[in-house]
Amino acid sequence: MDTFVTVEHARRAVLDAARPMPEETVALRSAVGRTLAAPVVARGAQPPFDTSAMDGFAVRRADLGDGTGELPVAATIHAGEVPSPLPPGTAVAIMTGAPVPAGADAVVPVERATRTGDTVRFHGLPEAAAHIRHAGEWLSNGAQVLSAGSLVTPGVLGLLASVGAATVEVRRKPRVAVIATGDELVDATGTPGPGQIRDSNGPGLAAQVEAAGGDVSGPHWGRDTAEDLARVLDATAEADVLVFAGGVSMGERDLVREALDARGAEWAFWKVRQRPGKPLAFGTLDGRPVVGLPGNPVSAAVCFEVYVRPLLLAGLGRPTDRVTEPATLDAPIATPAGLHTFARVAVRRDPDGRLCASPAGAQGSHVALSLAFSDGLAHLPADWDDAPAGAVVAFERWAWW
Ligand SMILES: Nc1nc2c(c(=O)[nH]1)N[C@H]1C(S)=C(S)[C@@H](COP(=O)(O)OP(=O)(O)OC[C@H]3O[C@@H](n4cnc5c(N)ncnc54)[C@H](O)[C@@H]3O)O[C@H]1N2
Ligand code: MOO
Repeated sequence: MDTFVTVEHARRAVLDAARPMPEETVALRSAVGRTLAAPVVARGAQPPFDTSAMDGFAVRRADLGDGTGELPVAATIHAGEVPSPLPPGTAVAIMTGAPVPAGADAVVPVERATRTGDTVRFHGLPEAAAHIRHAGEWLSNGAQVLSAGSLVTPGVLGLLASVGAATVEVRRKPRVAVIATGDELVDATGTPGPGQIRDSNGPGLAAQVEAAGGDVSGPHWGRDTAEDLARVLDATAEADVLVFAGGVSMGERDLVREALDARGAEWAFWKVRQRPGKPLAFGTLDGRPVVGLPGNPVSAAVCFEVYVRPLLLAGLGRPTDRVTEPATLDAPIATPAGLHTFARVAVRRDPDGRLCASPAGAQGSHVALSLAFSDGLAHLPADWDDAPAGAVVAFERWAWW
């Protein structure tokens, strides 16, 4: 096992352990938030037929002379109807979305015509093909619409519906066991006794799993004993990924790594040159990724976003690149030389449109306020020994929406 690795090393090791989730088929309506396992091909062209883009009159331009004459109105075509061919020397009233009749080569909007009874007078000659959306104009039958690895957003869902994807091949959601450890913990809805605190990592990490596209098992609790951690490992045998929080540091009752060793876990690293989250442990148990997040709530949440979210995305076939933008620090942030600092910052635009970042309160790894009030992380590289006001940092927005 590598000990005390860099952030880059740790990130690579985590992504290397990602396993592709199996495919499953879901109904269209259930596909939102899921990731496509296969490319989607259009069943039929879009638009499927020549269609009017305006409420107006379908005409044959040759019938209009200089464009200011009159034509009899032969029929009205509504959306959903099937029109007869346009009789020569006539116009037909046509509604937006209705099929354009054979023979028509332009649509004149109602605003550019005056209808009196069964005749219509035009105010000018339309351009060729004006306001006609041609069959297959933006999608031809059989064309690939979406690639594997695409996230099904509400916008994508509408597109899937329009191209006839009644069911969708998606990656199964990774089942992620969240295990909060510590004898001091009581349920978040409970009242802590002397020496006890409410479990905040369990609910917080469970929410992070769901926001990253996973299915949560738990949160489970493990007491600080080998026996109880063994019990939890048995209870989480079905999970694709195990996420422990707490019990990974140097304390006498930091037993998570030992409990996993007893089951034959293989460790990729323990300790990362970062703050918060230095004691982060990562490995595999029977081929399943196992993460030992440090127990301090800020460390646990930040390490989840930096390492576990990309691990889950990689299993889904989604991109894992970090998206950062430059931001100028409004105030100095302490950063120890040799450790990459993930500072929680709030951002705003200054009058010149520059992105400016301020520390979101105290940066201690136990001060959960900084998670709640930040927009994301400012990366302060390990070779910096200070981050003064005015320094330009890489800002990474929280991706948990
Ligand atoms: N001698 C050393 N001590 C510590 C070191 C070190 O290098 N040498 N590292 C410190 C750092 S940094 C961190 S981070 C913590 C991580 O410790 P553990 O992962 O073993 O976590 P615990 O000791 O179990 O808990 C730490 C802290 O967090 C609170 N906690 C734990 N679980 C929860 C929860 N589910 N909800 C809310 N709060 C939780 C716990 O009560 C502790 O206060 O170790 C340092 N020590
Ligand atoms: O590395 Mo620990 O996560 O700062 O508190």
